[in-house]
Amino acid sequence: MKCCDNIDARMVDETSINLDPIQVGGRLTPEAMKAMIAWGDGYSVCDNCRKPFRLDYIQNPPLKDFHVDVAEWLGMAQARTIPGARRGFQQVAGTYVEKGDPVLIGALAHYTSYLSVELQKGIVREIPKTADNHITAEDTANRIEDVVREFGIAPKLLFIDHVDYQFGNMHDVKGIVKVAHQYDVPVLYNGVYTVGIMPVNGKDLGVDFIVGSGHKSMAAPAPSGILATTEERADEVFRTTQMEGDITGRKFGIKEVGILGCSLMGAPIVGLLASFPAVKARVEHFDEELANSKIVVEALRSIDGTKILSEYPRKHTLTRVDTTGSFDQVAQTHKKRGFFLSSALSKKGITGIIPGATKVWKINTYGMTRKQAEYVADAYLEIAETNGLTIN
Ligand SMILES: Cc1ncc(COP(=O)(O)O)c(C=O)c1O
Repeated sequence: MKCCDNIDARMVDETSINLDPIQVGGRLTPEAMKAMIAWGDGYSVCDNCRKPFRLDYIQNPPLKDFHVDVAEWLGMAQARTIPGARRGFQQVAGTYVEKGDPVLIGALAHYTSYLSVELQKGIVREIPKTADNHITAEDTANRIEDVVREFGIAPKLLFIDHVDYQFGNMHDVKGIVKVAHQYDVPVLYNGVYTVGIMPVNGKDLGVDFIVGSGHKSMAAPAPSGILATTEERADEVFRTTQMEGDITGRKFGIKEVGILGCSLMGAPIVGLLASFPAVKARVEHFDEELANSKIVVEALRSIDGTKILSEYPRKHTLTRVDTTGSFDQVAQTHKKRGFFLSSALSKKGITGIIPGATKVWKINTYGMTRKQAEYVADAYLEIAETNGLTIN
């Protein structure tokens, strides 16, 4: 195959049911698909960029209103778009962290949080997870004290995932913020698995920054995302350039330093914008998503030897499952070895499971209809029974 053959064909199509934990919240709405075609050219949204020359002032398409609406929706003062959550981490760490500075990160956090600190030459100290895989306010308080003892200063920043990517567990953000603020430590809320999935209000939570991922959870193309902050922090994290050329004397207006001026200029931002009404509406129905998730999780639990490793009952649709005592037993003697499971699911039109994984794996049921959830639950049960496993 040459480099660009079949570029219009994809393995995961809209007729299959996708369980991939990182993909389900980022599937586009029809509105986003249409908008992306209309605005697909490179710098398309810059057609109508007029003074002041910055993305968040553009009125056609209505990016200015979008920025205001997103901030309000998240209970924050200001918001900007970013090319992926990781760039939000980078922007915040770039504002507060200098060489040798300590930063606290919940031990279940994504690697990109760590890298954003590394880029600043900061030093990461982790808040440990409990035996049941939670990050707690108590452990946060202890670790801040440890950092103060070790560095002589409090951490410059604290990262906490509301729902972590490893277990889909929900962590006590409010409690953690309360502790952190006693030491004046600003808190970055990682909402990659919540913003666009369930209601999030930064004011209620008390956080200083909210980072969301458009392609993970806001029905938008990659790379896209949101960084929102409070009035108090906005001037710091969204500071404008003071730079000028020493020979030319050139100045650069109101461009923001942290994002190098403007962020999303074409398809990603119109995708985010076009899906926003649907995303705002869908977060209000998260209880239905949980109910669908329950159907699948209960089916898996009923297969003898299967364990749910995530907190239970589930508070999120991303769930970690251990089938070492069930499907992996089948894999030991099956002619397809561990691939029998993904292969059987694929025959039933279910994709997104890592091929060959029969020990510990994750699914995300987000976005399924009730009928699809029942279908997936039945599919697992049928595969289990066909392969001689007991259903309890
Ligand atoms: C918990 C968590 N945070 C951050 C990221 C990075 O998100 P993005 O791809 O939007 O930069 C991911 C991506 O998988 C993630 O799971």
